[in-house]
Amino acid sequence: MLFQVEMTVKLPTDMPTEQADKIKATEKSYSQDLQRQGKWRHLWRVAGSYSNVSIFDAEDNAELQELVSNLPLFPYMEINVKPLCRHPSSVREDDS
Ligand SMILES: O=C(O)C[C@H]1C=CC(=O)O1
Repeated sequence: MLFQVEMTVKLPTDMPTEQADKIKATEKSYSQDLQRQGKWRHLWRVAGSYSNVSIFDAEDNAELQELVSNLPLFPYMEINVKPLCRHPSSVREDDS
């Protein structure tokens, strides 16, 4: 199942830079691992913001919840999820 996931990062302004950098590095590694596994299909920066729009490919809602709640930045993000299904006019055969 495909999901559009929009994440907005809101790190506390008083978080020490070293701590923030460490969380971001762990997040990068975790996200790249999921991208290589094909679970995190697309990752786009929303221009002008500390937000991304992503497409996840998860078995079901429970797996999506597990993937997203394990993000190191999860405690510091607002997350919106929209379930997706194939558009009848799509010409892409691999959009399932
Ligand atoms: O930067 C972000 O949008 C938050 C998050 C998503 C991937 C990653 O490395 O960090």
